[in-house]
Amino acid sequence: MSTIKGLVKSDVKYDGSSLRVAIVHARWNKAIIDSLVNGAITKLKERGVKESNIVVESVPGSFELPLACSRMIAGSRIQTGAASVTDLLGGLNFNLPGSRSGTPAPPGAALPPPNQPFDAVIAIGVLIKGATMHFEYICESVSHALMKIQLDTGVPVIFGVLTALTDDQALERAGLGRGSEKGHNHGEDWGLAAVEMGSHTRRWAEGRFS
Ligand SMILES: Nc1c(NC[C@H](O)[C@H](O)[C@H](O)CO)[nH]c(=O)[nH]c1=O
Ligand SMILES: CC(=O)[C@@H](O)COP(=O)(O)O
Repeated sequence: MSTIKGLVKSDVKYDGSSLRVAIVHARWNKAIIDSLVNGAITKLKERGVKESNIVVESVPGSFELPLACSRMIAGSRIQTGAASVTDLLGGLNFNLPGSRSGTPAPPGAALPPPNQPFDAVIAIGVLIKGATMHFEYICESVSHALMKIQLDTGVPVIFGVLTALTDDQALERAGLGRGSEKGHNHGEDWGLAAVEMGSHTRRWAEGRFS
């Protein structure tokens, strides 16, 4: 009997060419992480997201993912309104960038090109159950925190955290299964979800609905 489970892919091939996407990944269980990240990047590019608009950052473990997502979303917004350092500081000049030698930055010293806010963030981690309750506490806190960040900021945070009870469960969900069944790389699904949700939230923000 065929399974009723699984994601039904959208018929719409969402265009990612104008989107800016961040991938934040933990470094625990690196071989699995690397496969998931590569899967996500492959699909982002397949949907037209420019390589220059794909930002990848890493943190020690999954427990650090929520803070990283929160601060990167905030940081991606900070320069969109300021034309220069002094503008950012309301006209005050505290000898900022360009004055490492102590010379004041020229009035109106330009910031690096304004950031485009992230249209979506993919949070990737691999949690594998151990002998203690550490697994449960991290899974619970991280999942709730990532959901809160996306609802608070309005920026889609794609839940790319594997919560595996065994090594093989994690390997198969990265397309690295050790048996005959290699499994499916869920990172690909997360890349596609990031483009879809980034496209949706942009459109909805403009009051446009399908
Ligand atoms: N056991 C796993 C961890 N543990 C580390 C925590 O995520 C965190 O980095 C540490 O407690 C310091 O705050 N992280 C994973 O991503 N995967 C694991 O299986
Ligand atoms: C996900 C975890 O925190 C887990 O891998 C840690 O293993 P243990 O519970 O044996 O310390």
